[in-house]
Amino acid sequence: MTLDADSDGPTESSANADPLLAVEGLRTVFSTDKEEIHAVDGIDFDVREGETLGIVGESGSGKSVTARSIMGLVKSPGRIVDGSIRYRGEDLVGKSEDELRAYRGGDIAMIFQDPMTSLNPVYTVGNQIEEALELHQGLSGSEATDEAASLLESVNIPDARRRLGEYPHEFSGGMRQRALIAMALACDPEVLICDEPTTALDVTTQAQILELLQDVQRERDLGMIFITHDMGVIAEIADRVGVMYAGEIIERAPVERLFAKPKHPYTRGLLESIPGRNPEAARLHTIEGDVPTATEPAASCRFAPRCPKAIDGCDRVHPSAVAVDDADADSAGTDGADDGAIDGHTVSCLLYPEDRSREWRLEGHRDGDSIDATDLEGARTDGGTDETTSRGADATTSRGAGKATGDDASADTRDDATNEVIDE
Ligand SMILES: Nc1ncnc2c1ncn2[C@@H]1O[C@H](COP(=O)(O)OP(=O)(O)OP(=O)(O)O)[C@@H](O)[C@H]1O
Ligand code: NI
Repeated sequence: MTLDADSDGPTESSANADPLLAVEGLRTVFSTDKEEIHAVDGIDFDVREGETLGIVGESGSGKSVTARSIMGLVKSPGRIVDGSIRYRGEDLVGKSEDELRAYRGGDIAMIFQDPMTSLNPVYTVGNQIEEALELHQGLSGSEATDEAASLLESVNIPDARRRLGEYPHEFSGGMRQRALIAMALACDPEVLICDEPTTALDVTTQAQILELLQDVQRERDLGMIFITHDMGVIAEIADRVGVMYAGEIIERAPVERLFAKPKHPYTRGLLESIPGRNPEAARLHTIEGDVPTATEPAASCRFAPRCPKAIDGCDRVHPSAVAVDDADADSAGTDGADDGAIDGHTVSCLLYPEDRSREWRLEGHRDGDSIDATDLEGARTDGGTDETTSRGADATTSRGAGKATGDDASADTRDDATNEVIDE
């Protein structure tokens, strides 16, 4: 659902062709006696070879359920109720457990926050890597052992051959996470999903593991989904970012763009909570309150109760995604190859498009699916522009504006970004 005429136009025309993984309209629900929890509530994204999609959001926003849905690991009382998850064009939703097992760990591998949940304490690390090699690459005997040792070396575990004979508890936390990465690589995956893989580690080890994952990804041209609650980690590792809130992706953009020009009040709040990023704030800024558990279909903005910018209407209209690729003078003409909504910047918030009247926006978002460019023309307001809007979040030209993504912000400009506020 994008508030522009081309929202579901073809992406085939873009230079790097079909995505490895394409998630569309995914909904995953947990049904209990009392209620239905809409853990993942209609999300879209895709991942291409060699790129990292970062998914960021607070606890409870639906990040892990998203990952488990892709892996086919959602168990009763949870189930996928809508949408598709296409791997190289093949929809995984609705496949049998046997069929899914072939993808899981093979084409699509996952690394969890706590390596002990994935490593079996009663087998040696070597046994476990060799088993994966046998299962997914048909290696056995000394061939498997050699390959296991070389995998451990490739994740920078010294004295690899000896350490193959050790048990997981003999490894430190960082070493275990490295072993787990080696195990994932033993499956020779094309997509690697990392769910908070560094959260449990100290800062130095965390940096090393992030670097390792980046190296591994580049070497193998993996499509990576990296899940974290930490915007600092996102800045390190992501190419594109989806910001999740209460089951929805409320903003997405290339990473430089997101840091330079965050649009959603929630994204701005997350960025302000990065220590040292906002020198004027003496204390660490956090957003008051928690992510609500979504127990009803979305009929309003789920962030509204915590939103410093909420307007009349946020409590009764559910926002659609609006394309906000400003055609800024300072960024125009950079990267012409990748047009198309998927590379663009979209935000699901009733404050956008900024150059429309509030009435128009409420109306437009209410039935966002059917809005087209001609409707937009008639509804343009005259006096409503200010500093921020004059750059032109223009929903009518969102496709062409795809060229403005990506390179428009250097690391130096990042620090100013959150000082920019929406002037209502
Ligand atoms: N097995 C389950 N049964 C019922 N509800 C669940 C289950 N698993 C997840 N949920 C609900 O789904 C929502 C999303 O949870 P999820 O674990 O995806 O959040 P998250 O973004 O990964 O959070 P965290 O950062 O804490 O890992 C939450 O409201 C959670 O309570
Ligand atoms: Ni999680």
